[in-house]
Amino acid sequence: MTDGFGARLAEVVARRGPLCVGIDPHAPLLAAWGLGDDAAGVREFGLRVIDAAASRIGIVKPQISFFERHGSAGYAVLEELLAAARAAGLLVIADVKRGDVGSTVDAYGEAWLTPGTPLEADAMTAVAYQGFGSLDGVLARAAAAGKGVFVLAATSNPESAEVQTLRTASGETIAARMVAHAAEHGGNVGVVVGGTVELAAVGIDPDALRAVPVLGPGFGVQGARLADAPATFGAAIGSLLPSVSRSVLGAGPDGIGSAIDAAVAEVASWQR
Ligand SMILES: O=c1ccn([C@@H]2O[C@H](COP(=O)(O)O)[C@@H](O)[C@H]2O)c(=O)[nH]1
Repeated sequence: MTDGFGARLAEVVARRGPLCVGIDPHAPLLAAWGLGDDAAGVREFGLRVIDAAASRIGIVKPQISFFERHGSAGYAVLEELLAAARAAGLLVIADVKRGDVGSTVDAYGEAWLTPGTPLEADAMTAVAYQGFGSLDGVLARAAAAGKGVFVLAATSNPESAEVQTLRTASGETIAARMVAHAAEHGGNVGVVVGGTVELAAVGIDPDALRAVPVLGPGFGVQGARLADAPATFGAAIGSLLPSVSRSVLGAGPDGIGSAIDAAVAEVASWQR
């Protein structure tokens, strides 16, 4: 029987810690790394990040937009990097934020979560703006393959409150509703909650987050501090997978290892 994603994730976190490093080849970062803003530059950047990550952490998160900028060549590089990350023993969360009518989003699940496909990852991010039920097919597909899905709940960007703090007919916020739906999946479906978010302001009870993996971007350049995460997430700190991209990638090819080490040390100091 295939292990569930929650169990696979717990095993990685126990062995390598919860820190997730983004593979975000922004154009300015490529320039700072002395690489071209093209598919070859993105490939070199990605391979170096994977190399630095492999001996230090357990989870990486490629951001698809920075590959899509380079068209089919970017996708070919992403396929290579996904395979390289897997071969290095890293768990890969594809940050693709997919959502659509169910029959269409299911095809996204097929692309990203099916063993043996060119874009296979361990988990993908998804958006339930079309209703949580629109993700049923992809969640079933993920469960069958031991893969994970992280559904946006309370995102790290300052504009998010306009939508995510709206209240449903039963009085909970949309963000809290996403958490409640994810919790129905026994730890195999996670949510995205930014490190910049004040949980009370978005109507999320930290206790509710204890039942789900929480992918937490927003640390570093977006303003959240890893040191503040225990206060921000409270009882849910044990669920958090803090994610950092530019704050470590900005250290450059020679500094990224030390930057990841510093983030790992910060996270290890938490009482989880
Ligand atoms: O709420 C969200 C969801 C996803 N992201 C993604 O995480 C990284 C953050 O990058 P930094 O350089 O650490 O700011 C990026 O890929 C975003 O698309 C997010 O920021 N917030």
